[in-house]
Amino acid sequence: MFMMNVLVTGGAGYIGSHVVKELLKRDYLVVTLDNLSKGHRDAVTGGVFVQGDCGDSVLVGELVKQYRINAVVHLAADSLVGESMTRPDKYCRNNLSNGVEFLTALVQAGVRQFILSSTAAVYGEPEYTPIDEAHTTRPINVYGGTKLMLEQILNWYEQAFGLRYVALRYFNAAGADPEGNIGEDHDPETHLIPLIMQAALGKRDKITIYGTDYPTPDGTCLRDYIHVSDLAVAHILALQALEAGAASAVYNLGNERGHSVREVVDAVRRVTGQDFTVEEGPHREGDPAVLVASSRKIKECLNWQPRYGELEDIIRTAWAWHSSHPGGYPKNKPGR
Ligand SMILES: NC(=O)c1ccc[n+]([C@@H]2O[C@H](COP(=O)([O-])OP(=O)(O)OC[C@H]3O[C@@H](n4cnc5c(N)ncnc54)[C@H](O)[C@@H]3O)[C@@H](O)[C@H]2O)c1
Ligand SMILES: O=c1ccn([C@@H]2O[C@H](COP(=O)(O)OP(=O)(O)O[C@H]3O[C@H](CO)[C@@H](O)[C@H](O)[C@H]3O)[C@@H](O)[C@H]2O)c(=O)[nH]1
Repeated sequence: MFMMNVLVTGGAGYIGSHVVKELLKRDYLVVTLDNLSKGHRDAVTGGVFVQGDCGDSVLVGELVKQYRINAVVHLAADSLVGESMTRPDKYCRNNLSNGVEFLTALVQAGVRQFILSSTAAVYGEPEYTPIDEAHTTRPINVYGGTKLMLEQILNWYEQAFGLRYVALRYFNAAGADPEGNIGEDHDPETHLIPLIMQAALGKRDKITIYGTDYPTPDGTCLRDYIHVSDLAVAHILALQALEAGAASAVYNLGNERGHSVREVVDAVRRVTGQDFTVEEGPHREGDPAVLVASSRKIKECLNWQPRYGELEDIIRTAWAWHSSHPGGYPKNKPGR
């Protein structure tokens, strides 16, 4: 079978490193392009690694030519909801300006197959739950706004240049590769599960719940946690669909169940057997109360089936990574 050569931006990041690993398992030729602003060289387990920016159109054009790239997975982005509300400039520049430069360089170099890491944050406050892809998109944070705009730009690029795409709207990625060699390591860490892991490891003195008066059963936000390896497999299915000539599409990716912040805290206590201090704090700006996916469309169209449907199983893999790598990856060294 003809195998695609795939350029993965952000492949040294949390989700990207899991996508790269799944691609390598299936013998794709993989070129990772990451500026290491957040990622880790040691998270890239094989293929070609290039340290650079996806907004560098000359570099992108050269890579497409040199490695005969025919498909792209674009994960490179800034992606923190809270930060996006205070630094809209940063999010517009990296997610939008760099994203458009990147797309333009790709179509000029002849690439016509594209997968975008999009997000549940494109929906805003849900009008109904679970959220399907037909739900209105009214983002309430800058981050979600930039991803939605990029989706819309893809639509225009399809009409003008014939670029076929799949936008994968992930809900909350969590967990780590079950083999235990890659996992989540952000600095600073802002995500709920790794922060609780740090508290369980005694690396932080407490965890703060952002808001306890949301209109949810226990007053804390509900999120739909999806295992990062299940997410990674969805990218393979999307690539295969594009390869087979499928039309552009948008898919949600979640486990179709909402877990409150308190439930996540309790589940980590059960899985790790560790206790830690939990305090209650104010809302974090830009946080919707509830985000729960319907993933029916991707199950039906691409035959995607999650392996890790239970929150505790997801947390178990996260704990295996964090407890075996309490300092995360080795620090990036210049010139590597
Ligand atoms: N983590 C989640 O729960 C979640 C949910 C929905 C969507 N997403 C999306 O998935 C993608 C990956 O998220 P993640 O959690 O792995 O984040 P991450 O920060 O771990 O990974 C992003 C990677 O992109 C790199 N990068 C950033 N800007 C770049 C640029 N201009 N050029 C080259 N490399 C650049 C960073 O160095 C990093 O390695 C993002 O697009 C994010 O918006 C994540
Ligand atoms: O110290 C903390 C950190 C988080 N939370 C809450 O925990 C939930 C999950 O937060 P977090 O892990 O930061 O993820 P989200 O802000 O939901 O965002 C993630 O999930 C979104 C999709 O749902 C993606 O778009 C984002 O990129 C990704 O970071 C939210 O309700 C937060 O308010 C706390 O209560 N205390």
